[in-house]
Amino acid sequence: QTGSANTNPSDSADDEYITNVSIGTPAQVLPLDFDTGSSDLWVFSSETPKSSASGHVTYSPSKSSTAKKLSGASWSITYGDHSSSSGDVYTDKVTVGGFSVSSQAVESATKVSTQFVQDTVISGLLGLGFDVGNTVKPRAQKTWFSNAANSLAQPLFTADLKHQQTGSYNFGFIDTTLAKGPIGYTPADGSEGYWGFTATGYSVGGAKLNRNSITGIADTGTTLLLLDDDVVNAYYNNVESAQYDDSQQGVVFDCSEDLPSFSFGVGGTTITIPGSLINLTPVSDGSSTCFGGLQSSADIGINIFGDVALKAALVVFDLGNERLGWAQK
Ligand SMILES: Cc1ccc(-c2noc([C@H]3C[C@@H](O)CN3)n2)cc1F
Repeated sequence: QTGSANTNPSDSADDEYITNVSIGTPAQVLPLDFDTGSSDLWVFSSETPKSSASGHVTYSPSKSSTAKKLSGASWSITYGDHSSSSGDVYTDKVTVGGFSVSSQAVESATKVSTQFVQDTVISGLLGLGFDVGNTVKPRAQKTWFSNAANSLAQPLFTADLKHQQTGSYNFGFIDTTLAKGPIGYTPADGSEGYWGFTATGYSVGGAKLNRNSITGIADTGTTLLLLDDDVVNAYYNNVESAQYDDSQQGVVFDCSEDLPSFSFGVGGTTITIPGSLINLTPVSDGSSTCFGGLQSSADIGINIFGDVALKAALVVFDLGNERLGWAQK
């Protein structure tokens, strides 16, 4: 068995990717943010304060004949940008891309932080990280993919995120036609809950890869490519107008710049992010100053290969072999 779901950028800056998920009987369809950097499936619900839920599609367990309260269970999560949510837990049927898990922990939000309240295009997150990262207490719950893995043709999923176009999350199979190059595989470290890996080197503007390894995570829930300052500086030293903008909290440059590409080695292959994908968006509507898709990870303490990097590749999240595959697109 397999599953295949379309995913769409939430806005003109590809800030997030939205994937529709069916929950309950009859199906309640919610737009969720699939996040390989976390391991909770949580939703805006009938239990979310009305003022917070305004404008969001919500899940009502009371309207689902297959919903069951997970007695005594609660959850609470904080994301990299300090946004947070918490609540209680139901189990219900959850279908993604035509594949159903009959009893999935659906975490219902009784509290959500302002970032989520304001982000009305999504109704929650579907974590695709490792189960060890799940926050439900007193007993951690499995992710949707973990519950599905043993019934899928292969215990893996792929992410094919695109700039301003519809992409896909495929479960249980690899559609190699989505890639232009071979898939390079490298071990994945799931011990912290996310998909950790090491790139073997990098280069700017098509130069030869150096041998400076970069250890980080493959995170569909993060918009940017966040790397060490020395890498970020090596890149923007090639961009005449680049400068750090305090108010924007990042490097900005003239939108007219012809940005160099950024490449990294992984699993014996090279992934090249075209410069165009590193020009993320004008800092404000109509501005001729643009915000960089590559920024510093110094304040986070971990390197994050977010959507800016993932958009250049077909990425295989192979749970069965605890490995990540990257193929140029
Ligand atoms: C409003 C909002 C805030 C944060 C996030 C969010 N989702 O995934 C992540 C990254 C960071 C790390 O926590 C795990 N993956 N961040 C989504 C939102 F819609």
